Amino acid sequence: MSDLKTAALEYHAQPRPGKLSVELTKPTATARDLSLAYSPGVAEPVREIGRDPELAYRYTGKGNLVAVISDGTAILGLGNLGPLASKPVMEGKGVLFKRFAGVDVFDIEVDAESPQAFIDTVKRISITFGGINLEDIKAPECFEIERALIEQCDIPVFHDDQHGTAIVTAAGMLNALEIAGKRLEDAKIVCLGAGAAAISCMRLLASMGAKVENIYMIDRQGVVHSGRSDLNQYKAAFATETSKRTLDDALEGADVFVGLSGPNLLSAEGLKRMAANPIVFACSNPDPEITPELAHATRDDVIMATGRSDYPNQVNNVLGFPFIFRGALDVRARVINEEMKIAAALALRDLAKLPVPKEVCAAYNVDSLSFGREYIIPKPMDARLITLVSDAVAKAAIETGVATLPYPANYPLKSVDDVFAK
Ligand SMILES: NC(=O)C1=CN([C@@H]2O[C@H](COP(=O)(O)OP(=O)(O)OC[C@H]3O[C@@H](n4cnc5c(N)ncnc54)[C@H](OP(=O)(O)O)[C@@H]3O)[C@@H](O)[C@H]2O)C=CC1
Ligand SMILES: CC(=O)C(=O)O
Ligand SMILES: [Mg+2]
Repeated sequence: MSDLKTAALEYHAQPRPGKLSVELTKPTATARDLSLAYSPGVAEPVREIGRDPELAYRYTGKGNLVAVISDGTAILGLGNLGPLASKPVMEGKGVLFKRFAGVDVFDIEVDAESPQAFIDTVKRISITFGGINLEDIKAPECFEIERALIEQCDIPVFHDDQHGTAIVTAAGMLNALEIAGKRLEDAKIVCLGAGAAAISCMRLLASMGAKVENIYMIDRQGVVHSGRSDLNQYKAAFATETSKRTLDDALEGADVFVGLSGPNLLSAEGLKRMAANPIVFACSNPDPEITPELAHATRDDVIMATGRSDYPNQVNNVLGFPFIFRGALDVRARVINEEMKIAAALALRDLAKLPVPKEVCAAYNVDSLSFGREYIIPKPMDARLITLVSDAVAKAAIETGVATLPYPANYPLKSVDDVFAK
């Protein structure tokens, strides 16, 4: 077994199985404490919530609790391994929510026989939570599942592989293009993958200025073009009038490659076809479409990012979902709308241009980090993410009228320890 494999299995197994547990937030030392926590005292908040459901936010953990829910149909880039196999990833998302934004998580793996059964299950349990993070659900089913749940639930429902990925990709892309001396409006973009993450990333880039006719989306059948009759409605929105048919055709002269597909699908020969200063976001997890080693050995002008934490430029939705939900929960937003997503992307883009504190460099074992080819996007360990991204999201929710609480008194948060500060 490789070192990483052994270490990863050991990490998950020892000293106790899994990565999360439930913690108590109130005293339980005395009989009096127990009579408050449970019978008879617990009847009082029950009566209050029965009278006014909004009081669940005052008397229970609902307002800080997010469900991370999967059906296991697209686990990272590993494919459809079923709901139970998705549990380590869902627990992992819980770890990140808690570590970076103080959000409590129940991970829920649903064994659903159909998208409708999944929707019905999630809808029925949704009242427990302040928000729902859908995860690793394959396209095209994910689009209808998310749409239906947004419509049926009065709390934010957010498919992270779509929007979290799009927000972080857009932030990194704006910076990478600036460094390459290119404009989003002119960029020729190749997107390998036409699923949940790819469709949403291209939609967001298009809404921020990329031209749909400059985007070549590619699935297992090749280029998504207007002559194809096998496209679902989501892919069809990106069908271009073109004679290009293969990934290699599309890469000819391309400025940008975004990989949201699977491992080792971009070859050195393909990369050589791209324009000067090519931007390569090989975001498939755990194994990217091309390794940074091969990309840098092939071209010395490449601006390279992956979804992994062990290389520079980690374009991964970990930079988004903890802070986006933090901001949304703190103003009790009913939804996470486009304005909130764009606010998050711009906050991430701008943070990468600020001087990086010594503690962040130390966490990554480097002497310094500064805006440039090897640092186009903030690091997940940067404590300023909760300050800036959550603040931008909360403000956007207020400005667009989807917040039900005013700007919080403890904002902008200085750190995760500030979350429950009065
Ligand atoms: N870095 C990050 O933050 C994130 C990375 N990802 C990564 O993106 C990838 C896709 O995830 P997601 O969108 O959720 O999954 P989906 O199942 O929704 O989509 C997968 C897409 O990849 C395409 N694909 C797979 N293999 C190939 C191939 N050999 N050639 C061309 N296209 C291929 C599929 O094509 P077809 O439509 O023909 O089946 C499909 O369009 C995963 O590797 C995942 O780890 C996802 C979210 C976040
Ligand atoms: C990062 C992530 O959500 C994924 O690869 O699916
Ligand atoms: Mg995912």
